[in-house]
Amino acid sequence: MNQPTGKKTGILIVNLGSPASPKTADVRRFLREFLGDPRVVNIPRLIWWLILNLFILPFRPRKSAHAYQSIWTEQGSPLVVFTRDLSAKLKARYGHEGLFFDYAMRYGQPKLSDKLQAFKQQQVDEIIVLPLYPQYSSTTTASIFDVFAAELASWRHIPSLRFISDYYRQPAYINAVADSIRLHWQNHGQAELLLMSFHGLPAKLTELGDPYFYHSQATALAIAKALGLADNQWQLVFQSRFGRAEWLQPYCVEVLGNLPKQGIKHIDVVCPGFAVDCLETLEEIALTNQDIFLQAGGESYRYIPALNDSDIHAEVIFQLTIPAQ
Ligand SMILES: C=CC1=C(C)c2cc3[nH]c(cc4nc(cc5[nH]c(cc1n2)c(C)c5CCC(=O)O)C(CCC(=O)O)=C4C)c(C)c3C=C
Ligand SMILES: [Fe+2]
Ligand SMILES: [Fe+2]
Repeated sequence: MNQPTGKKTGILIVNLGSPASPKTADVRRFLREFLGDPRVVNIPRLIWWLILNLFILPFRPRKSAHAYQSIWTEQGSPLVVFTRDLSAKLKARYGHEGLFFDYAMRYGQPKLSDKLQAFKQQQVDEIIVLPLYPQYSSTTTASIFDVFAAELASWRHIPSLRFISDYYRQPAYINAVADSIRLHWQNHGQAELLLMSFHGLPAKLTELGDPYFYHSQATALAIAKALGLADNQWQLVFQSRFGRAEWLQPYCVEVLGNLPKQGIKHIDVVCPGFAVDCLETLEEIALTNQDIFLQAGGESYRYIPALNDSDIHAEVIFQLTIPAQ
């Protein structure tokens, strides 16, 4: 393993972030920051500013706050708590006087810039940033890069840097997800179909060069292959459509509504694009979409959790970020 050499490395895992609380005012503050990011919604600023302030921020926060309330825990938002606990596990297992682990959020708290400042105080020689998005997207990964670069722009002494832009091809990640699915099958049995659901994106981003669609396809194929699944035993879908534009297809909710008509009534659902469980998996996939499937005539629907703060996830991340000697 990595022995102390006098060199200091700081490893920062970064996730999307959550509102400070599931109250409407905090959700509004969060959505303003998130949806105001030009990486997330890339249309002319003035037009978007009007749409956001007139049609979205007066209404959406109340609806989203209800959704957040249904998954909020005593410790806070699942996304933040799992990310924090994963970081604590990395620190406990792999940290030493030359290797620091910490976590930050792109929106909300804790801030990426504060954590980079802390590494500066510790006089690290190298900073490794791992966005917790296995598949690269301009809307997520690049947005983290923007904040990372903006913070460093004011530093006099830039240390060595590594920004990990994706990890969907890494065998450690693919095998960890495949193992978690196999374990679920050992405990609960294997359903007729494994649905692999990824967060969606506006479809036009693919034409503009965002590789997320291909990264998602490659991930689903690799997991299906690792599990030895035949083509009719799994399907890839995209969830969480936002707004009226065309998003990546097939849409999760449409597929869920059609499967029972095609005679498929028992499904397992996994979300390999989410490193930790969050609103989009715990509320949308595990609650809302389960209802859609059962209402359409489905009989059993099981959500397979994300890797979260498991030992295996910490090991995957350590392998991805292991610093050069
Ligand atoms: C234009 C809108 C959005 C794009 C593009 C988008 C891409 C995208 N998002 C994730 C991961 C997450 N998104 C989450 C919540 C969330 N996403 C959007 C909109 C877009 N996402 C909204 C408005 C929200 C907030 C909730 C709501 O009002 O519906 C989350 C969960 C955060 C949490 O606190 O739990 C995650 C994670 C990815 C990976 C992605 C592109 C690949
Ligand atoms: Fe999202
Ligand atoms: Fe959603």
